[in-house]
Amino acid sequence: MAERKAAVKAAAEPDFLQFNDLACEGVGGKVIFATDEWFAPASNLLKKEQPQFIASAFTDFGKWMDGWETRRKRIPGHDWCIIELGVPGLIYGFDVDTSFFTGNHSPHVSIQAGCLDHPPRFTLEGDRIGMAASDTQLAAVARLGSEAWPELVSVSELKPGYSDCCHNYFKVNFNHRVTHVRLNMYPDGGIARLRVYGIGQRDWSSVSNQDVDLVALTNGGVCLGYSDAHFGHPRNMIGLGRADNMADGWETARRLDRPKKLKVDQQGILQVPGWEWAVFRLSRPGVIIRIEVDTNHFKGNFPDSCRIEACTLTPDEEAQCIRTKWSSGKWQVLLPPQKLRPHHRHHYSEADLTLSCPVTHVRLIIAPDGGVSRLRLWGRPTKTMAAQTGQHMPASRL
Ligand SMILES: NC(=O)NC(NC(N)=O)C(=O)[O-]
Repeated sequence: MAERKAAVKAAAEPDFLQFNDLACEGVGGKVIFATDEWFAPASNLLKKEQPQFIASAFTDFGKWMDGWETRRKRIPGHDWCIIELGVPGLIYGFDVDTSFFTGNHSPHVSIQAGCLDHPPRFTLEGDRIGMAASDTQLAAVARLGSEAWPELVSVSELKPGYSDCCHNYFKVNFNHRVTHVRLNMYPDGGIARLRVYGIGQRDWSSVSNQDVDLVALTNGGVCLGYSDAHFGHPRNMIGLGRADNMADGWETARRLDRPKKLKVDQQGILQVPGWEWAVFRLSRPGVIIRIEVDTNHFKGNFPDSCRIEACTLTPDEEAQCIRTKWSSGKWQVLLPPQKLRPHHRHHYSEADLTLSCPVTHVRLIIAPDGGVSRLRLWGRPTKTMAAQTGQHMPASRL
C-alpha cells in the first residue's frame, strides 16, 4: 500500500523537482523586499525545512504561521516580495507550497524574474513580524523596475494547504539566467514555501588555472538520476558547506537483498549483491584530480564502501541515458572501491584516481546502502568542451 502511494505520488510530480532549489536560505537565498509581513515574515518562504503547524502558537499579531502571511488587505493593490537567489541560474519550475494555510492561503499568484548585474544593497534584517514596507523601501525597490520583469508564471490559482494538495507546481520555459524573482500574491494571504528549481550558472570568466568543485551546486552541478532517495535526496550532497544533520545528505532505505549472514573480502569490503547509485552532471567538463566523500552524521548507517565512475556524454547521449534511467553504460572507473568509515571525511588524491581525461558526468555508487552527506569533485574545467554542457536540456522523467 505504502509503495503504491509512493508510485502514484512520483507519477504526479514534475521532472523539475530533481533540480536544485536556487532560492533556499541554505544556499544564500534571501528576501530583499516585502510589501507586508503582518502575520509571518517572507523569509520563511526560503527555509530549508518542511513547513510545520503548531496549533497553540500565537504572536502579538495573530496565529503564528510557518510561511509568509500578510494582513487582510483593506487598501488598493496586492502584496508582493522580491527574492535574491542564492545561486543565479536557469529556472525550470516552481513549487508554491501553501502547507497549513487553509482559510488564509493566497488565492492567486504570479511570478516574475529579473537578472540584475548589480544587485541592490538593501536587505531586510531581523524579526519582520508586523512590518509593512516603508516609503523609503518602496522608493528604493521601485528603482529595480520589477513590475516590468518578464512573467514566468502568469496569474494562477493556488490550492489551499491541506496535506494532500498543498503543492502548486509551475513548469517554466525561460532560457535566460535569473538572479531575482518577484512573487506576487493576489490580493493577500499566506504561502508556506517558494521552491525555485533550476541549475546554477556561475560566471566563469574569473576562473583561470584554479581547482574548482566541478559538481558543487553553486558552480552548476546537478543530480540527473538515482536509484533510491528514501530518506534524503542525492542533490543534498552537492550543497554548500558541511551538512547540518542527516536530513542534509543522501540517504537510501536499507536494501532488502542483503544476505542474512554477511561476509567480507580480503580488503574488508562487504560481499553484497546490490548497491545504490546517484548520477551528476558536472558544471563544466573537467579533469577530476581530488575527491572528498563525507559521511558526516551517518554513524550507524554509513555505506560499507563506495566507488565512483565517470564518462563524457553529449547532450543527445545524456538525454538517451535519462530515458533509459541510466541503464546504458559508458562508465569508466574513476575511484576504485573504497572502504568507508562512519561520520568521517574521506579524501582521495590524484594517486587514488584511475582516470585522467576530462569528463562531464559522474556516478557515485555505494554498497550496500546508507548515507553520504557531501561529495566534492575538485578539478580543472577544460575550455574546449565548455560550451557543450551549457546547452544541456533539463532531464525528462528521471
Ligand atoms: N486564524 C487565522 O489564521 N487568522 C488570520 N491569520 C493569522 N495568522 O492569524 C487570517 O485570517 O488571516
